[in-house]
Amino acid sequence: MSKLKTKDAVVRALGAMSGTSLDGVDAAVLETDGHDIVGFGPSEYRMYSAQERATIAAGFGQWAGSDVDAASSVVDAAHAQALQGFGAVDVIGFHGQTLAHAPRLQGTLQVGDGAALAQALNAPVVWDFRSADVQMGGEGAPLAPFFHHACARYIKEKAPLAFLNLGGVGNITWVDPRIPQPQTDGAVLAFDTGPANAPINDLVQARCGLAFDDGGRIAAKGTVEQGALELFLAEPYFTRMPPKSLDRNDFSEMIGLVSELDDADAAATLTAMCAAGVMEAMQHCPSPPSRVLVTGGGRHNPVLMQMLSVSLDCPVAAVETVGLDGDMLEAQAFAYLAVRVARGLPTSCSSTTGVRAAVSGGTLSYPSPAHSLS
Ligand SMILES: Nc1ncnc2c1ncn2[C@@H]1O[C@H](COP(=O)(O)OP(=O)(O)OP(=O)(O)O)[C@@H](O)[C@H]1O
Ligand SMILES: CC(=O)N[C@H]1[C@@H]2OC[C@@H](O2)[C@@H](O)[C@@H]1O[C@H](C)C(=O)O
Repeated sequence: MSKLKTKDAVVRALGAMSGTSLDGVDAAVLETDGHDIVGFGPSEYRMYSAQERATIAAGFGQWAGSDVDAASSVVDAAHAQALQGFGAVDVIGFHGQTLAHAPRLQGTLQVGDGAALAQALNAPVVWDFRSADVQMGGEGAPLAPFFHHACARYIKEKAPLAFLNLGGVGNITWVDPRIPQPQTDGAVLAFDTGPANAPINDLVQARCGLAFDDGGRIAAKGTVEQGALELFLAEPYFTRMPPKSLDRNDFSEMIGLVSELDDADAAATLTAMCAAGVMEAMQHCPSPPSRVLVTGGGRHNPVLMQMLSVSLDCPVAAVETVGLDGDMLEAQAFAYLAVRVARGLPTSCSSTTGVRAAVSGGTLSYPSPAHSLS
């Protein structure tokens, strides 16, 4: 039996994530038995070119057709390149790129062909992580929570805490590390908090030609417009009970709420909206977390971090304070989930996605003909 299929054997897994911000591909190695994190390996970031980014972005919000096919080809080629330099790995977790996400309507679409990637890299690839969850009534997102639970155990946390990912969209995982299995009642609660960096990026792109508000410098000069913030918080999404998830552009109209403001006030207000979504999320946590550990690009924005520190009732810090890598946590998560899928272990449960029963979501593709595993 291959090492991958041998229960409890520690394997070398490579995970890859292409997030909603469309900046590029994050890739990272994780050593795990599918339960515990044993060690972290090397990582790489492969940026998308402006042309690649435009091709993928043209597919946003679409479910099929030539734009989707073109986006998929770009995603495949970029991943084949990003993942080739890691040496032998036992399995690859390939998230792909989300183009559209409407779990209760059409479903969820992550482009990228895992079977082709398995062939190109001569390694087993787990992909299409979200569809099975959606088919069983779940949101299909967020999926990092089981990994967050493993992280909490890895850092030997003793009390409930929260991981907050601030990418294009924000998502939070409340974790009780004293409960050993993440699918056990009371171990984990997770959901998307609201828009995070995506509206800020869209604003500064449209107004200043910038990819993002580096260091929160534009927002730092502005004043939050309370009326716009209140209108934003009136969105029913925030009072809806979790589990719940968002598509990148679900709140895209919020830019309209700041359209009359100057650049600095508009950026400050959108940044405050991200923080306010997180504050609203706290009411849904089963108990107050002892601290909030922030991952994703938003932790690099000191204005946002300061707003969070002021509005939350517990310490807020980047995951680096506990020795984790906030730029690679999602890639590591999909390495971890790939091993769980290969071993038939669940990757989501009712308290992370609302799925009817815990599910092991993902397709495992092997290179053909016969491949050799370590
Ligand atoms: N130095 C910085 N200052 C301000 N914002 C930053 C900085 N660095 C990154 N960001 C923000 O973080 C974003 C990238 O975050 P991240 O890589 O976590 O997103 P993602 O993984 O694509 O998204 P998601 O988790 O939603 O899929 C950038 O687009 C930018 O808005
Ligand atoms: C549908 C989809 O791709 N969702 C992403 C997105 O980006 C952040 C947030 O929205 C989260 O729900 C999810 O990604 C992370 C990695 C997750 O599944 O945990």
